[in-house]
Amino acid sequence: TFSYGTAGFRADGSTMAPAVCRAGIVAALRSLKLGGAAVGLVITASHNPVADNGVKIVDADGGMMSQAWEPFSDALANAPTPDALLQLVLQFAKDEGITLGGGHSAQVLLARDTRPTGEYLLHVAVKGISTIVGSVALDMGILTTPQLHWMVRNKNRGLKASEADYFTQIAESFRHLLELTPDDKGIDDLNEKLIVDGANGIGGLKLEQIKSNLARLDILVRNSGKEGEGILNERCGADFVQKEKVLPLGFGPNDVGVRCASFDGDADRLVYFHVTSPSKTSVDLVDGDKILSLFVLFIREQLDIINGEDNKGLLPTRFGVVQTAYANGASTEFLKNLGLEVVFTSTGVKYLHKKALEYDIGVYFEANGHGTVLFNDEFVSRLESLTARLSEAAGSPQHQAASRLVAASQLINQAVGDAISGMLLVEAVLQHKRWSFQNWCDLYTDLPSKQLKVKVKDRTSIVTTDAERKVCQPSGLQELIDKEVVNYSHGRCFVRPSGTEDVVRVYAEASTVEAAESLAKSVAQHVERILGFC
Ligand SMILES: CC(=O)N[C@H]1[C@@H](OP(=O)(O)O)O[C@H](CO)[C@@H](O)[C@@H]1O
Ligand SMILES: [Mg+2]
Repeated sequence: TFSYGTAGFRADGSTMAPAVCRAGIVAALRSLKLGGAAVGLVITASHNPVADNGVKIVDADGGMMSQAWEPFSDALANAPTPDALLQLVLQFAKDEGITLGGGHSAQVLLARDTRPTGEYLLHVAVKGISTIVGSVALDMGILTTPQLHWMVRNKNRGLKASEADYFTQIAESFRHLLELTPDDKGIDDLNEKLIVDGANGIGGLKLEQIKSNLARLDILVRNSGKEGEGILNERCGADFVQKEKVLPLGFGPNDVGVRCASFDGDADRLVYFHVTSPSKTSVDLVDGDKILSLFVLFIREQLDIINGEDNKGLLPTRFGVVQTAYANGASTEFLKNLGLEVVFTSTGVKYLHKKALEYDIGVYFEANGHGTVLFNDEFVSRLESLTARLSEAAGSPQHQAASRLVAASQLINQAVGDAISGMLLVEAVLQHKRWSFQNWCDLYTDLPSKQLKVKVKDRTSIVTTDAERKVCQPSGLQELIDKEVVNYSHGRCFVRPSGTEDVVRVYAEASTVEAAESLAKSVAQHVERILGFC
């Protein structure tokens, strides 16, 4: 049974064809529903093993497909016979007021990552799309997932939308941000050096293509995705580094002291790390929470220059931060101490992104490194006219700060989290602040945490509330969790059913590693007992 879940349909690549074909039908219908606007379809299974594959639909605004269409997508993917499939499509088209065979023609942009089953599955998707009469499928080639999101968004806004345009935009806005670095004295060789773990996926290949156009950065790509260098996501990539907190393959003692970054297989996640000592394989990790905190400090600094600290100046701004329950408690405390509005949503980018859109500037990140900074359209218009007005005083602190925000809004992907553009914003901010990796790492100290997975008979019998931080069903479980938590200093613990695996996830935090482990274990035992271990 296929379920659209948090990240589209995913399974062993050799079993994906029916779901991919049907996702093609959904994508074409979605385009028709939106008056023929371009939508996207990407063949990827992100950080999953190389044998897996998946399919995800990109909505016309460049974001994730509307959640309202997920039940239909599930039903279609699981339709048992061709006739059942046809009936589902006809009924859905009727309910949604979609005219088949008239008016608009559907437009679907397709892309895939580097997986061996990708090419075949892309053809299957095209077949699905072409069942909807008059639809047009445009194969954009092998791309990172965020590149496709960016293209869909730009195309529907009448903006340049090719891959070359994407590269030009990020390289130019990056250069522009660097030119706006205060007292620009250049940087030393060590700080120019950056080693990127490309997870043997598409992100490394794209970075190789663009790196010579990136000013003041000396980038070395490892696990680059080139033939023979290694297997996709195997002991490398952002998911591996964040979860295991050890060096990815290809990194070692010679890298001590150098700033390193890691992408996942389709380059929509980013984490940073440092090799701590020549004799250890453990790393100092900078996860999504700390990337978010760095961006927040930078944006806040620019807003304070423009508005003064009371936010009553030239550009009053609603600035908000969105996290999930997995955000390290130390990061949330750090952000709240800055006086920021921090809100929580359920796990999954589709929830975070939607919430972040409610602000003039909304920053969201999952701890695993997926996130971005969203600048609201109306705010960007205000910002651009302010920058134009201030240009009479070009070079003034306010003009420079406004120009930095304009450049940041052009650099960081507005459609979805993007490892390449996110990494360039990190690099620009570190140079702006003249910060080393260590300065960044020292922003706050992560509370020790532990995650466990519990296999139970039916994970859906857990129902949560309060952005998944409290259990409301089965009754009594939350009380048991609360009773455990009070025994631990800085204790925090929650459980939720995973949206991508058949497990219940347990997350615990406490003031020591041992305490976090013990809290997670006790709560996992309650979950097993109440839900039935399987
Ligand atoms: C704890 C964790 O990392 N959960 C991940 C994981 O979701 P689960 O619903 O927890 O399985 O996959 C999602 C899709 O990639 C990602 O958005 C999310 O952050
Ligand atoms: Mg990914």
